[in-house]
Amino acid sequence: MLTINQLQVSYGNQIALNIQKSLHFKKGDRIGIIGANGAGKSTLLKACLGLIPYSGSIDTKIKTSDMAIHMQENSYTENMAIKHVLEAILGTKIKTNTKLQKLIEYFEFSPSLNKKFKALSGGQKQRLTLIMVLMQEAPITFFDEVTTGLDFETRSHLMEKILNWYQNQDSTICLVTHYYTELNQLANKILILEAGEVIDFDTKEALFHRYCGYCVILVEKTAKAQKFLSNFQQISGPPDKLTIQCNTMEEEKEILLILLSHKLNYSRTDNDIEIMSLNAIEHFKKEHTNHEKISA
Ligand SMILES: Nc1ncnc2c1ncn2[C@@H]1O[C@H](COP(=O)(O)OP(=O)(O)OP(=O)(O)O)[C@@H](O)[C@H]1O
Repeated sequence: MLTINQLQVSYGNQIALNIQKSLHFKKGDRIGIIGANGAGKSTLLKACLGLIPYSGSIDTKIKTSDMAIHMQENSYTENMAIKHVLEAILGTKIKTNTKLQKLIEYFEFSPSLNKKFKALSGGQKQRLTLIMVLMQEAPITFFDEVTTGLDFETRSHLMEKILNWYQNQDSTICLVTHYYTELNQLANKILILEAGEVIDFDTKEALFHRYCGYCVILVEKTAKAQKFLSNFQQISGPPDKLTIQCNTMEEEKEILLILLSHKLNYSRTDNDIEIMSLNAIEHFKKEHTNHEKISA
């Protein structure tokens, strides 16, 4: 439904995005877009929406005016009651629009309708924009850090609402977030960006398998653990843990036997996106350095 090729975006002399690979977003994909501050995530979204000039191509049959976006910051007129803002922007009346009524009810937004924008909490402001975004029923919707700055409970509640809303729909979603729990909840594919380049793009499972193997075991970093696990492959992970990559179930069993017999506490994961992306970026940097050495 959307294919990106050789995409480059510059701001003045700075290249903010340089995508050499071909990226294909399919109908129904739930794509999590991750990367450090300044990696180019918002720039990619803006290019897809035709909001900034770029070179290369973004091929899609969807008109940019039919795409939906929910940005982190959205400002509306401060002095009108929210119900009038909603009606004016959507060009409809709440009283007569059952779809809008359903969304207001779904997001428990009725108590906010008579308030002015400046009187809304962060979570209420995001729900207001969500209602308008979901009214669009767009074939592709971009969410750009919509939960940043909200407390944990509000964030989880909002994500759960988004997740449930889209559960039986085949529209495509691109979610930019710094919260790994949200990616676990919503994304089936992950696009990792770093300094404007694509580190990788694939399903969560394929990426984990590529950079972390069959599973990962995390053990408290003690001299005892280091001694017994020194023969196994260590990868990047939390600074206070030994992060061991198991490449097969047999290897996992072997490690578990050691951990159990020496009473070492551990946890196991086969889907941790943070550990996966950390190792994906390291792998990419190593390949780059090797490539530069060979070319020199
Ligand atoms: N309008 C602009 N003018 C000049 N430089 C810009 C502009 N917008 C973004 N940049 C630069 O382009 C790079 C990518 O920015 P972008 O906002 O896409 O990153 P991001 O991954 O979304 O970051 P964050 O997680 O902080 O939101 C950054 O170095 C940023 O400073």
